[in-house]
Amino acid sequence: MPEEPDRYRVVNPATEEVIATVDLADPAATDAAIARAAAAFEGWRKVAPGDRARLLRRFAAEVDAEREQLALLEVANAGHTIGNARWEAGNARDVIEYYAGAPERLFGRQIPVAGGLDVTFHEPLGVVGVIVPWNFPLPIAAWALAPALAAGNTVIVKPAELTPLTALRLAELALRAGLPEGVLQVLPGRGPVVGQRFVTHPGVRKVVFTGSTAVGKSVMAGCAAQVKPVTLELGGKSANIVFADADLDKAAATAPYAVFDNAGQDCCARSRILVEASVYEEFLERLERAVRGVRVGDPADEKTEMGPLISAAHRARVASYVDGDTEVAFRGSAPEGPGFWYPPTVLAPIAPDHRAFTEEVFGPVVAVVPFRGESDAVRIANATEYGLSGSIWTRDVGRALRVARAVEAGNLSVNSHSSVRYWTPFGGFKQSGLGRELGPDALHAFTETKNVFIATEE
Ligand SMILES: NC(=O)C1=CN([C@@H]2O[C@H](COP(=O)(O)OP(=O)(O)OC[C@H]3O[C@@H](n4cnc5c(N)ncnc54)[C@H](O)[C@@H]3O)[C@@H](O)[C@H]2O)C=CC1
Ligand SMILES: O=C(O)/C=C/C=C(\O)C(=O)O
Repeated sequence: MPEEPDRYRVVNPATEEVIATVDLADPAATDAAIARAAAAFEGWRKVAPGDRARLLRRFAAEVDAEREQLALLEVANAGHTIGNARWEAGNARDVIEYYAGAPERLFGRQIPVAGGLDVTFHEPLGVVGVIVPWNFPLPIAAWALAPALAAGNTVIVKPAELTPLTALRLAELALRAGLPEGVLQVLPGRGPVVGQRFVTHPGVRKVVFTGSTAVGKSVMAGCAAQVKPVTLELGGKSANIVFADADLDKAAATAPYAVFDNAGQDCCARSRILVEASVYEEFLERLERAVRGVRVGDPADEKTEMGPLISAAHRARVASYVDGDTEVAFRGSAPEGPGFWYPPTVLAPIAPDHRAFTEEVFGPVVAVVPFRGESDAVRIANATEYGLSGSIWTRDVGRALRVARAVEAGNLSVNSHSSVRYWTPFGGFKQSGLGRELGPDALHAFTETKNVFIATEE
């Protein structure tokens, strides 16, 4: 008797209703997808650069035409607020359009040598496996697939079990745009089945992984067996550093959004607020007003600022960091349910070795601590295994630059909480990851440099 297929019931985290059922690939289906991608690679790499660019522009146009539907799908599948979901769909469109300019500009070099001509080429790698988490299903898929396709690779995206719907739609839009069969596939499946096969199958030539640091380490270790390149975007515990000379009104008013955006399920979340001791109490008062004002509720409502967590299991994990009310300074509100709600929560004072201060919570929980002077701020900011993002609030430009250079993180912003711009590099120091996505740097993560010497001497 054939085995029952592995099916996944996709749930709306704001209502707990099942909104779709998705078949999950088994190892045989994964191998078949890899074979299709390998066959498609031979044709795709030979598509003339201008034609590849035109196809990617058409793909971006299809995403653009479907932006609102993609956003609504993400509201239902991931519980993202409609405002955020619109930004994410627009970001996916922008990223594909940005890299559509690349095939015609992927220049090699001509290097002066004796006795001949020396030229370099940027060759595509082959089949790229992209493992995507549930927190930003659409942008994170686009950040990898767009540069990979532009450089001439074929791509298989494995979305997270919880959030496959927008990625599946993206694959349909690629076909509608005219991308040949097999060039971009989306294969829902379990991490240890499909994701792991990307790691072990010799036909997959690169793995891009975004997710937990623990799984990222195992992906990297597995890829080492074949010296397979990896790009890793992992966890974070970013610091939001507020100096006494900062615009305190603005710093306090924006701090909640820097950590509670996407209900804190963001690897760039500024989940530690470091405040100069002389303005600590004053800052906390302003922060309390801002946190109590965060509108938590129906993500489809235009006025909502924070939606639910992704699942009941994840809510239990987030709650485990707040073990009683001892450290809770104040909280915002959240609906009762159904839905996986958790209120914005501020912890202060908190011991430096408390789990909520040292580990990635990935929920709407922030810890606030005082610091004394610049070097103390840098010491606390760097006292973590992570190094992804962070903010520095000060009116002193010299200090802003000194601190930005000293903080061990890949993406810092001054008097702002911005982390992601598709034309600038994004990625982490230390255990927050390896390699860079976005911007021009990402293209080279999907190519090998080939050097060719042509003898010209008789
Ligand atoms: N850097 C980030 O943006 C993210 C960080 N996380 C962190 O990880 C925690 C746990 O979340 P999870 O969803 O369990 O993350 P996860 O790391 O288990 O899942 C991320 C992706 O990896 C896949 N995966 C799982 N096991 C795999 C394996 N053995 N081989 C290959 N792929 C595998 C999953 O199916 C999913 O597509 C979160 O609470 C958060 O702290 C989670 C998601 C994204
Ligand atoms: O802040 C954003 O818009 C996106 C952040 C990216 C991640 O959370 C990630 O790479 O996982």
